[in-house]
Amino acid sequence: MIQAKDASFNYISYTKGTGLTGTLKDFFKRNTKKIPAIENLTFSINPGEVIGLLGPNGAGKTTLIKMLTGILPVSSGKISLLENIDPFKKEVKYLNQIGVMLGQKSQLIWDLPPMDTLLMLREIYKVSPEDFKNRIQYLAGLLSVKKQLLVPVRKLSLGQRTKFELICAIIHYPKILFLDEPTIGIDVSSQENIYKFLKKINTETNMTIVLTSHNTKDIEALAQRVIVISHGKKLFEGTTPSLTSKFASNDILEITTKEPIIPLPNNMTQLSDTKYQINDKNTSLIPVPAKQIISVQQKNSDLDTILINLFRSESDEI
Ligand SMILES: Nc1ncnc2c1ncn2[C@@H]1O[C@H](COP(=O)(O)OP(=O)(O)OP(=O)(O)O)[C@@H](O)[C@H]1O
Repeated sequence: MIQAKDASFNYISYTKGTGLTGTLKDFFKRNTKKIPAIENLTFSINPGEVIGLLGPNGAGKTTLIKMLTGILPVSSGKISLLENIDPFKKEVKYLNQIGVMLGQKSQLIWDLPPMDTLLMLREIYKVSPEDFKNRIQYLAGLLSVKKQLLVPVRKLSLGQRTKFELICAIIHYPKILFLDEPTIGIDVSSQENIYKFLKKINTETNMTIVLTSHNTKDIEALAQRVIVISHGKKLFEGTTPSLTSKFASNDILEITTKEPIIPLPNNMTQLSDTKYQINDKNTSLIPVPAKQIISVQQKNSDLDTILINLFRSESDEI
């Protein structure tokens, strides 16, 4: 359904000479610099899968989404989607089958209500009036934004706008939905609402979902599989539990004490009133008198800690 074979993408940037001589030289011949953003990526995604794309800032996630959606071409290698379609050809039959929500780009028109944008999308995607009506009722109902359908976008909260961006991205019920940072700036209850919504849509329509997020909660709640990239290269591909078991280390101690520890020692993090964490499995490093301790447990690192360590070791190597 989605296949990448040795796919690479290089940005070309221009370096500017200094002074008058530099400017004159640039006028005749500009110096170019190749920035490899994606390097030899190979992976495949099955129909109906929910895939999380993970990576630190600058890893190449947005570039990859842009390549998959046909905004950027491959510099080398191959990307094909659905029935072996090259997304960069931007054929209508392909564009009709994908939905895109890019975190920093809005489809909604600031001074008009979301309904106006949705009506425009109905025309673009040729959704029948009956399907359109049913979908709006259903999707806006699931996301609790029915009452805001006719309110100008500028009067909506960030969470409400994100929910309408999502509805815009799927009003034509695409086969593949690309989401770049879908919960950025969204409160916890709206996040939960969006997770439930996406799970329901994925189950009901078998829509493939490719999502990037720095919020590991998004990944844990939604992704069946993750692809981790760093510096444009693939570090890992597999299920979230397999990522955890491959990279987690039993190096966290959780300590429960009788009373709060004041002042807090440097190597301890407070989790609650009398619960603390030390990022080391060496019990001799616990800086609390034994009579104060109720229990000490060894814990697996969570996904955030695993990713921090993974990305740190990657950048150490470079
Ligand atoms: N238009 C551009 N011109 C030149 N280089 C670019 C351009 N856009 C991105 N890059 C570079 O390509 C690399 C990958 O960037 P990209 O935006 O894909 O990363 P990302 O993983 O989405 O990062 P973030 O999590 O910060 O959004 C970075 O080194 C970035 O500086």
